[in-house]
Amino acid sequence: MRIAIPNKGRLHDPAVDLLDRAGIHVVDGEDRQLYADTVDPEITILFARAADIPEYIADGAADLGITGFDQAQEADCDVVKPLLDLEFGQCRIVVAAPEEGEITDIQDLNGKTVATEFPHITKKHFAAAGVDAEIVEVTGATELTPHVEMADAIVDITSTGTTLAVNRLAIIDEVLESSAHLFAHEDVLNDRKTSEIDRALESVLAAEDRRYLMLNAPAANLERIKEVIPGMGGPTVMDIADTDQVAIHAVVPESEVFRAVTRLKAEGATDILITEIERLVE
Ligand SMILES: Nc1ncnc2c1ncn2[C@@H]1O[C@H](COP(=O)(O)OP(=O)(O)OP(=O)(O)O)[C@@H](O)[C@H]1O
Ligand SMILES: O=P(O)(O)OC[C@H]1O[C@H](OP(=O)(O)OP(=O)(O)O)[C@H](O)[C@@H]1O
Ligand SMILES: [Mg+2]
Repeated sequence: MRIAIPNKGRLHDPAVDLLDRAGIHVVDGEDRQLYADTVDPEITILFARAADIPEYIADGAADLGITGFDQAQEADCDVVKPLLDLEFGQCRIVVAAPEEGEITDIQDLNGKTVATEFPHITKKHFAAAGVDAEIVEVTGATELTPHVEMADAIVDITSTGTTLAVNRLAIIDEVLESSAHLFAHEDVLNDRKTSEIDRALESVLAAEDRRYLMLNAPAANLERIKEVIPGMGGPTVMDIADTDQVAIHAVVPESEVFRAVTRLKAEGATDILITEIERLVE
């Protein structure tokens, strides 16, 4: 099975890191290579441009791929299906025009020019809004175009908003929200290997925002402690020999750890240990 991942850019490092944490380690990983084997003899990694990955999957050059949801929307290949939101590469595609200019609404762009790296998404969005604008395709530095009279507005990616602000551009409309996803060709959707990979990546994401909590506490307080840490289907409770104490283990959401520890201390808990979880297969 071949998985295409971005060869460079914003999504490269997090994609490699995610596969690694899922146990799909790349072997012989040298810079600037086009493909690599993994520790699993059934899985090969292809390195391609983020924008080309949907096409690689559609053509059958890759079975699975990791790229931005925006790239899949732009490529618009019917046979490429999103399987899993990977929770990195979060950004928005927006329409932006010069601050303090006359264009403050998408309707103002009738008969005007819009520059973008996403012509397909842009065409669709403007058609849905009933606005007839000329679309100029560029391959980068889109934010420059309104300042050199190439375009009246742009459709581009924003995340922190810094690039738009630096180029004195204001958002006038939202087009779509994106994040990196795992995609699959529809022919491999029900393959055993697709499910294995999907589950492995999902287990990393599930573990990311949970913590493993271990503690000792008076057995008499167990019921109240269970209310603090319900765990996943209840905490594991073990008697500690020759004492009135129990050892308790549970998986808790990371966001609740701080509050839980305070309440556990109040219930007489001692030796509280909090550890990260590598993977969590539910
Ligand atoms: N500022 C950002 N914040 C979050 N995600 C982003 C951002 N910019 C791009 N992305 C995501 O990463 C994908 C690839 O963009 P990126 O700029 O990394 O690659 P590229 O333009 O193909 O490569 P390069 O610019 O190196 O030629 C985008 O389609 C989008 O999903
Ligand atoms: O809202 P911000 O946090 O400023 O991010 C937005 C910028 O990030 C991306 O560019 P990137 O840095 O990937 O450079 P590129 O133009 O070379 O792709 C995108 O094309 C925007 O220009
Ligand atoms: Mg880019």
